[in-house]
Order: sequence, then C-alpha cells, then structure tokens
Amino acid sequence: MANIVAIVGRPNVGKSTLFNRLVEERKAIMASESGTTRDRHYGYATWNGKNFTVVDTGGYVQGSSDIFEKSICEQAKIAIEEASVVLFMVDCQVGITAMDKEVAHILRAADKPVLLVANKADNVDTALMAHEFHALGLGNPYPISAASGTGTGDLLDQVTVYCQDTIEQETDIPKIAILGRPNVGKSSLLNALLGEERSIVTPIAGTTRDAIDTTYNLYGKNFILTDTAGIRKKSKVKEDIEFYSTLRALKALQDADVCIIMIDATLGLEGQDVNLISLAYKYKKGILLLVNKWDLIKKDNHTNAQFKKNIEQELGAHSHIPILFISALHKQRIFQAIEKALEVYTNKTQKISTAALNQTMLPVIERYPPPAVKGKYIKIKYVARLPTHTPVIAFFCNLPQYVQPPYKRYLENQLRKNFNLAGVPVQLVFRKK
Ligand SMILES: Nc1nc2c(ncn2[C@@H]2O[C@H](COP(=O)(O)OP(=O)(O)OP(=O)(O)O)[C@@H](O)[C@H]2O)c(=O)[nH]1
Ligand SMILES: Nc1nc2c(ncn2[C@@H]2O[C@H](COP(=O)(O)OP(=O)(O)OP(=O)(O)O)[C@@H](O)[C@H]2O)c(=O)[nH]1
Repeated sequence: MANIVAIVGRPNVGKSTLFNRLVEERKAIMASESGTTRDRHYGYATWNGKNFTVVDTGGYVQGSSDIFEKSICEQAKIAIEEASVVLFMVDCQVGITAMDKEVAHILRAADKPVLLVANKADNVDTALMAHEFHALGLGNPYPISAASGTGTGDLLDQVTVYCQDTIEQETDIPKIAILGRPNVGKSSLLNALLGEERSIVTPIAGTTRDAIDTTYNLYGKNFILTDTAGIRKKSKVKEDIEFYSTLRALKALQDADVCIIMIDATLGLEGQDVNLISLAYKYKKGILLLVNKWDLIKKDNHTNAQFKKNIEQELGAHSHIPILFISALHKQRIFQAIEKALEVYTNKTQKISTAALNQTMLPVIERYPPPAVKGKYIKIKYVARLPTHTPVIAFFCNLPQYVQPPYKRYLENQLRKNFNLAGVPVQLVFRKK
C-alpha cells in the first residue's frame, strides 16, 4: 500500500514552505534535479522509519482567481480519494476565512485521516490563535511554523501513524508501472501492447478509479502492468486532471517493482522527469527510461548515440539506467521495452554470491585502496550482499566512518561494471569489522 500525504489549503498559507521542509532535498543525486518548489509538486520524505510521498497541491492551481476557489475545493476532493493522509493547512495570522470553511466542509465528510495544520504559529501569541480553528470541526489543530520547523515533529509523528510500513515483498510476478508526464504516450504504449499481445491472462479490474493491474504473459514470462494513464475524464480543468493522474502515478510507483519512465523525444528530459526518476530511485525501484515518439525525430547515424549521451549526462549518477528509443504509435520496439523492464527486474532481484563479490571487489580495492584520512589507513576486509530485496552491498572495514563519498562512487561504479546492475538502485553500506 502506498503512502501519499497531500497538503491542501488556500494560497499563501505556507504549503510549499512545509513541503520543502518535509521532502528530502539534501542529496541532489542528479545532475539536473530541478530545485524550484513549483516545479516539484511531490517529493520523498521519511520519519520514524516510515517513508511517504508528500504532494503539494499548490503547484497544481494556476490561473485566474475565479477558477481558483473551485480548483482548491476540487483538489481537496481528489486528495481525499487518493491520498492516505490529508494535511489541511490554515494560517494563524489570518484566522478562519470563507475559503477555509468551504474546504473544511468537504474534508469533514472524508473517511480519510485529515490533520488540521495551523501554520505561522511563530510565537506563543500566534500559537494561541490556533485554537480558533477548532470551529472548523476537524479536531485539534497542530500549531506549527513551517518557516522555522516548530511543531512539525509532532505533526509528522501523527502523519506516520497513518502510514504503512514499507515491507519488501518478495513478489513472484514482477510488477511494472508505466509512468510519465501527460501526453507522452502511456496509453498508446499500453494499447499497442494490448492489441498485439493475445495472451492477456487476467485483467484484474480494480474499482474504476484505481489504477488497473493487468497480468500479461510474454515469451513465457508473467508480469503485471499497472495502467496509470486512465484519467478522470469527468473534470474539464487541466490542472485537476494533472493532479489526479499524478496522485495515481505516485501510488503506482510505490507499488511497482520496476518503473518504466516515459519521456517525449521531441521534448527531451525535463525537470519533472528527473524528479520522477529521483523518486523511483529513493523508493529503490528498478528503472527503465523510454524515449517515445522516436518516429518524430529526424535522424542520421549519430542521432541515437548523441541523444543517449545527452540524457546520460543529465542523469549524472543514474547514467546506468537503460535507455530505449521507441514509437508506441508505430509499435516500434515496444516488446523490447517490456523485455528490458523484465531484465531490470532480474538484475534487481539477482542473487550475488559473497564469493563472487569478494573475488571481484577485493582486487579492485587492492588496486585502488581508500585514501588515508587524517593519517589513518582504511582497510576493507570483505564484502557481502545483505539479505534484502534490492541490492545492499556491505563493505566490512576497520574505519567505516572514514570512507569518503568519492571512494563510495568508485566502488559503486566498479560494482556496476562487474555485475548486471543496470537500472537497479544499489545501496552501499560500510560496517565495522
Ligand atoms: N511568519 C511565517 N510565515 C510563513 C510561514 N510559513 C510560510 N510563511 C510565508 O508565507 C508565504 C506563503 O508561503 P508559501 O509556502 O509560498 O504558501 P503556499 O500555501 O504554498 O502558497 P501558494 O503558492 O500561493 O499556494 C511566504 O511568504 C512564506 O515565507 C511561517 O511558519 N511563519
Ligand atoms: N508520433 C507519435 N505520436 C505518439 C506516439 N505515442 C503517442 N503519440 C501521440 O501522443 C498523444 C498522447 O498519447 P497518449 O498515449 O494519450 O499519452 P498519455 O501519456 O497516455 O497521456 P495522458 O493520458 O494524458 O497521461 C496522442 O496523440 C498519441 O497519438 C509515438 O510514438 N509517436
């Protein structure tokens, strides 16, 4: 089950300030991870050992003030349907507004947990104002200051009560989610696969609104495809549709083993794609990048290689992710894409023996040992793969705390060079021995 936390509330209450505080920003692992808040509508957060995706609804509301109010209410409704927890944010320095009452009215009817967050409680006086929000009928408000962080710990403690534990399930059938921005061609790919592939085993129909899982059999291999393309056709507002499909995609991402991330060849890798890749990586998902609409690109002999090189550069530390050029429309390489995704799954779940690891990595370490730190020599004695679903490689050494990031990158590169780990998130840990 996916953990999605949605922040709703009227403009200017501090939603994006809280969002920035909650999501992990510290490690920019991609060369071009987009930094501006409103480009990043969602992000990965952890607290009390639970992880969840935070969605800032503010990013989805644009345009004139008349559609604004309707949008905020509509997004509150979508958030109730799709999120695990809704944070309804109000402003202590302003007090209850008509808009707050309207949103509260919608949220009171929800059968999902709603936490009332009274922001801008910067000092004792404003914190006292928080009591007024009791009148909204949503229980005790949590007074916080998103700007300084005060009160956010208590709030997060409560958020995690409603989050599921992350269990690394040993799935027998790989689950693949097709993700990407609107219009990249997700539906087209699914339809192409459906049209061509006669051996659909079982369409597991969820409710109409849930992502649809379908079990396929291709070349004797079973896999489940999660369709995230289906959108809420009812709504005519573009932002609502985008918000809704984002929440669905974020859920599918958390539930998948492998994420196929589709981009549009005519647009290239954009900030939002990079954020999605980064999120999938943090959730330790296998990743495959599909460049769709390849038919629209004028090509010569070098186009393919050059395009790939550019993307790899942008991916930085994730340049190991396999990249495939397809045309869903012309059914070019669509089965190859599935085969590749299954390969990533195999890479991700492979057993790497301790013997093979040591045979390969110890000579690599001997050739280029960790540089001494403060005159102390680091000696890595042996290497083992921990019994986890996604590869975690442990290096046992005398001074684990002294191993520096550049050396860790060297080790990761060597691991990737010697074992099939394309598209697989690999975690390196250093233990004292
Ligand atoms: N005093 C105070 N100001 C805050 C706090 N949190 C946010 N602000 C300020 O409130 C203003 C609005 O903050 P945002 O985070 O952009 O609000 P938002 O709800 O995302 O706004 P929209 O983008 O319009 O949806 C900014 O000027 C913030 O600096 C807080 O805890 N205390
Ligand atoms: N030229 C070309 N057009 C494509 C290709 N794949 C999809 N399209 C077109 O791109 C448009 C969007 O395709 P969809 O499959 O609806 O995209 P989607 O990602 O499912 O879109 P959402 O449902 O909005 O998320 C349609 O007009 C498709 O015909 C392709 O490989 N080449």
